[in-house]
Amino acid sequence: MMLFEDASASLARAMELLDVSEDVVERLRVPVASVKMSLPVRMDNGDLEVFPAYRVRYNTALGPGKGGLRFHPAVDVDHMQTLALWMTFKCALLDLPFGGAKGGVRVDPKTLSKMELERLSRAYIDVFAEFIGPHRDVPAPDMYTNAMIMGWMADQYATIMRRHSPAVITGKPLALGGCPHRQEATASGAVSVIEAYLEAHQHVSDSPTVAIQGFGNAGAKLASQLYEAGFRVVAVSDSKGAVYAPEGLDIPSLRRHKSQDQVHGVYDAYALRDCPYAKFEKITNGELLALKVDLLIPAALENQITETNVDQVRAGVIFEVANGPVTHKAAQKLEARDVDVLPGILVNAGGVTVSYYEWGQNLRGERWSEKQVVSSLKARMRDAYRRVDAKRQELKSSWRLAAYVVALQRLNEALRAQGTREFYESKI
Ligand SMILES: NC(=O)C1=CN([C@@H]2O[C@H](COP(=O)(O)OP(=O)(O)OC[C@H]3O[C@@H](n4cnc5c(N)ncnc54)[C@H](O)[C@@H]3O)[C@@H](O)[C@H]2O)C=CC1
Ligand SMILES: O=C(O)CCC(=O)C(=O)O
Repeated sequence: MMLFEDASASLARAMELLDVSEDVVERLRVPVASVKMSLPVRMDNGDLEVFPAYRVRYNTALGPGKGGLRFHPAVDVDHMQTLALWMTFKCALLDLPFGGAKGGVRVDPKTLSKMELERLSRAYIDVFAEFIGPHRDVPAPDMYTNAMIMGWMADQYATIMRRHSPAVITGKPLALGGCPHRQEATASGAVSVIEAYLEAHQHVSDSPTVAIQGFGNAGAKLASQLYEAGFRVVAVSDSKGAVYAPEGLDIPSLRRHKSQDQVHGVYDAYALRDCPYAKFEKITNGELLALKVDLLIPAALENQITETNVDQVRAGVIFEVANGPVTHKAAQKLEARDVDVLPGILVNAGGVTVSYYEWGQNLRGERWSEKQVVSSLKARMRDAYRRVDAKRQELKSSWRLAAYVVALQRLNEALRAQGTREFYESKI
């Protein structure tokens, strides 16, 4: 099943429950804009390569498009429009003044030199400069992109548009108008949700065991934060495989090893399984997903827990830090087994929330302290958690459905305020 079809299945159920008008259903069925461009990039050996590049704006009733940029070989229009749909619901759920968007380039960034990566990043802005903008569509980092890339892109935008315009993109380096704590924000936001959940579900043990798939910006920082908070992180993974230690992994050593990727500007060259400082058993990513742990946290790619492997999952609760790691059907099966699946549009919303703070600071010429960012983020994540939890109890529904319904209520109000069939057909 295509990713978009799967995401639409979760949304359709929320639409039925809220009884939204036909107009709203129609407007949320498709993206408002979906653009594919070709990026010609001169490679170091003199060859010219042309990469397909995308930006999809799903809906902008609540504000400019907002969402990350991904450099990955699986990037295509289906992925981009699904990720843009999730961004629309995430921003609505967190009550941010943004619509949803997503973009990316179909490329394997692991094969590029640093100079090729910079030329590719600047080429993206060359072709999309007129499509994005601080009040139109505001990109940010996602998989295999980072602050350095956002910095190159902001610089390229300023050059093309001939004006300083840092609010065009978030997740920038601090020196270029980035926001303190943006790099940690996705992990911190997830920790707020995990803490809130565990406060209410005290049957989970005092030192819960955790398995995390993905050890990048989201997964590695989350592993560190949970490790420091006393959780027993027993398994983590990257694209090359997983490492497992039932007594708990030495996360600081694994971070030290993996951070060489950032120092050298390469992706996944320093595989976790090659870490010389920590003790572990090597397992596969598939085996990690089947571990008997209290908390399972997929923080890499979509479509990781599907109908094919869902019956092997033995975790007590799943927190989606990746976008869409559990398919609609797999989530239904888990819920039938009383395994809660906390949805990505809630759990991973810390990243876009701090992007919102960055955008606001750039527009107003302000600079927040890290303390201010951390406390505002925590309050907003807790508030979203409470609203989803209340809706879940009211509807006696899954977490995912409740989150979609809360977000849809806000989108529905905005779309209706733009005009409804009932208004035009009403008689005086
Ligand atoms: N960076 C952010 O602010 C946000 C990221 N997300 C989502 O979190 C997920 C991860 O993103 P980032 O951490 O930013 O990316 P990243 O590029 O920093 O790291 C990605 C990680 O996933 C691992 N990985 C790649 N393919 C894998 C596979 N097949 N199996 C296991 N691991 C694999 C990589 O080795 C790497 O450790 C994505 O789904 C992204 O959309 C969601 C919200 C915000
Ligand atoms: O920070 C942002 O604007 C978007 C982050 C993102 O791509 C996501 O939440 O999936």
